[in-house]
This record gives sequence, structure tokens and C-alpha cells, in this order.
Amino acid sequence: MRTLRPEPLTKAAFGPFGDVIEIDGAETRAINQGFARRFHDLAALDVATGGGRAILSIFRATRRPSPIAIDMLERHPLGSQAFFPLSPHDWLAVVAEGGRAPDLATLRCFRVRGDQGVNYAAGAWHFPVLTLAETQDFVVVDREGPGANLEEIAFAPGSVATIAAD
Ligand SMILES: NC(=O)N[C@@H](O)C(=O)O
Ligand code: NI
Repeated sequence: MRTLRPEPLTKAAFGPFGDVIEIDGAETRAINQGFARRFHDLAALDVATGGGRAILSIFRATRRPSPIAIDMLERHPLGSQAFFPLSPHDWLAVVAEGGRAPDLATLRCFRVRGDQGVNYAAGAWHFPVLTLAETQDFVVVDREGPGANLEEIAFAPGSVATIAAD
């Protein structure tokens, strides 16, 4: 079984899996008579497939026992799924490339800062949201609509990977 070492999240490294949501590098616009700044169009929301619509939710994540075991992966074939933390604590995004099944040789863990979010592209294999705090709320924007938008693959316990303790 592999030990995944969290790597820093960068736009380049995360490119195959979706978008990094962050102020750094964003197109910005002064708005509201100069009393606010807009960081514009940070992620490609893709939710219209099959008559879907965008919804905004809040997930309250709680820390999983260490070492965190990657015993399954999931994906949402009909829509993207964006997460942005509401508290400034690091968290983790675990992803893998692949089509009908994830390619476990490409399994990667990214350490995400508390001022960064991610937007998983439609069909991107990922592990459910992982906080490193005792509890952490996330704004989540994803797809509501007809069709099966959750595919999960479970692995034999202890067979894939754990995440190195921080
Ligand atoms: N169940 C649910 O909506 N959560 C997952 O999709 C996730 O990525 O956390
Ligand atoms: Ni998901």
C-alpha cells in the first residue's frame, strides 16, 4: 500500500483534474465605486448537462482518523463540483486520472491552503472532501438535476493508499 505525500496545489499540477480557485493570478475588476474588488470567473462551472442546474450548498466536514485511508474514489460524470473553505485551514484534495475506472498509478494528494478552493471537472475522480481541522465548512457549487451524477469505486480495505500525517 502506498503512502501519499501531500504536494502543494498549483494550477499547472491540478490542470488535469479541474480548476484551482484562488485570488492569485485572477482577472480583477474594481467595482462598487471602488469599495470592492471582483476576482472574476475563477472556475469553469459545468452543470447544464442533461438539464442540470447549479446549486450552492455548505458541507460541514470533520477530520477523518489518521492515517487517512483512500479506500474509495468517486466522480460526478454529469457535472463539476467546486469546494471553497469558509475557514482559513489547510485541507486535502485527492484525485486520480482515468476514464471508466481511476488509474491508481496517477493517484495524487494536494495540500490546499485555507484561501484556496478546487473545482473538480465533470468526471474527475476524487476522494470526498478532506479537512485537516477538527471541523471545517465549505461552500460547494455543483449540479442538481436528472441522471446519475455519482459513480463510486470501493477498494479492498488497506489496498490502495494512506496519506502521510502532516
Ligand atoms: N456526497 C457529496 O456530495 N460529497 C462528495 O461529492 C464530495 O466530493 O465530497
Ligand atoms: Ni464529489
